Amino acid sequence: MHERNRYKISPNFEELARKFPELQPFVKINKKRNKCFINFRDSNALSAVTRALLKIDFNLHVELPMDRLIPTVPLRLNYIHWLEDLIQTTHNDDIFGIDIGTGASCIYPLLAARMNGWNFLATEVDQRCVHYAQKNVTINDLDEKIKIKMVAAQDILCTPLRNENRQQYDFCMCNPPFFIDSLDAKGANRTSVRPQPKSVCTGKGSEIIYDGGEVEFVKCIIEDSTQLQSRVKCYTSMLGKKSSLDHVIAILKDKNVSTVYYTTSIFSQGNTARWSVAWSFCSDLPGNEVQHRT
Ligand SMILES: C[S@@+](CC[C@H](N)C(=O)[O-])C[C@H]1O[C@@H](n2cnc3c(N)ncnc32)[C@H](O)[C@@H]1O
Repeated sequence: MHERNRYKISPNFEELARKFPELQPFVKINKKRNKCFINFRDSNALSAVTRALLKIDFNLHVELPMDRLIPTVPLRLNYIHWLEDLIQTTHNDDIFGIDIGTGASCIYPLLAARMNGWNFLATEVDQRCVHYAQKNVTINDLDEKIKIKMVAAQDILCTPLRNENRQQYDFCMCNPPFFIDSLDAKGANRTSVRPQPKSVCTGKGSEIIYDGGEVEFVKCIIEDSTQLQSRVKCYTSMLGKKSSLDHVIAILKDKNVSTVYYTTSIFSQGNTARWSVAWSFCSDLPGNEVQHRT
């Protein structure tokens, strides 16, 4: 967990439920340990916790369809704090980022806009996700900061940026569809290096599955980045499997982006670990000193 992550200490669910009554039915008591707990494998409970944390801690009212991915807030917050370190800024209204595959929640842009005043172009391929993402932006009065753009599946970064007037973006971020196929999504390919997550995954189809998995998706971002170069100052992605990191770094080298800087970081929360990778074609990236050169 990032040192600035406010959930380094687990939230007090009993207290949270007092402030957000919809959470009440999901707060259970472990009598032996005299402790409250939530069953994160229950999608209704996960949805209630996510909405409660976003509302109480960030004043964000978010609608989450039950047939789309329900994000966990602490893990998403880690990525934002890591980005803050990378671009060496927190609150700054002049920062413009891109969220590739924002999901129905639109969680990264909403959190970063609310916390840091950052602006976003958020892309999404799924019509239902686009509908909810737009709704979530509007009900939180963030239309001036977050633009939602529907894109086609083969369009990752170059095409979505084609008609945009902005000359340079500070970063792009992505939590890519992570499974290779439906068997992978059901856990058939799960290995001991990636233990079963504690929370339920409600994501469906193209939301979580991409032909070739997350490595192939990030490869597309890398390919687009070689064309876009410094139009985006810092390209980043989260990865769900440790093995993907080596593949992605190999692709970066293979694409001959030898002057690119990369950095890796582990976001972990309970049983869930995530890895991150960043690369840049700009030599003046503020966070360079914390990075490794390829
Ligand atoms: C794992 S989900 C992440 C959702 C959200 N960012 C989060 O962290 O909860 C990946 C998202 O990428 C979207 N997606 C898939 N292909 C895409 C593409 N080519 N461009 C934009 N979004 C895409 C999916 O529909 C899905 O919503």
